Amino acid sequence: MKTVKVVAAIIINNNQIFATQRGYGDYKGGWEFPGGKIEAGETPQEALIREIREELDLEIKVGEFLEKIEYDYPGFHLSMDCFICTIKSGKPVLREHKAAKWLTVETIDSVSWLPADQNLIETIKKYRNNQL
Ligand SMILES: Nc1nc2c([nH]c(=O)n2[C@H]2C[C@H](O)[C@@H](COP(=O)(O)OP(=O)(O)OP(=O)(O)O)O2)c(=O)[nH]1
Repeated sequence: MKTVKVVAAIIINNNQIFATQRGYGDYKGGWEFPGGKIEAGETPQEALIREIREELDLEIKVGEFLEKIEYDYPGFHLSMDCFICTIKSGKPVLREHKAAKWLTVETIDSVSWLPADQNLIETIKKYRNNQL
């Protein structure tokens, strides 16, 4: 099966986590962390900075690597590197997504996450609880 390499940003600001809703494609309406496919020659960090600029018009600082998610979708295998990020400058502008929300650990289960994100959500809860 084909492997798709993706990077995702867990953007944390004021104790809240930024979630976006997909506006197109197979999983339209599902919630995810902004990011996208790594292009040839890019490091995961470079890809993430580029994707967040393109999708949200936002400058981020890529911090700690949190987890690599491996998940089999019907048509492909997803390998997704997830990084904790902070905002350097700007405010998110939704150029591609349908909606966005700032969530807390308490409200993180209130949206319908993409199938591959279920384990990641549990990791984020542990990460946040350890920080408090
Ligand atoms: N950015 C992101 N993608 C995710 C998450 N969870 C998850 O399963 N994915 C999947 C959905 C897509 O198949 C792929 C992300 O790549 P993408 O955003 O470039 O996908 P796309 O299908 O819109 O790509 P394209 O139209 O640009 O080719 O990873 C997540 O939390 N964040």
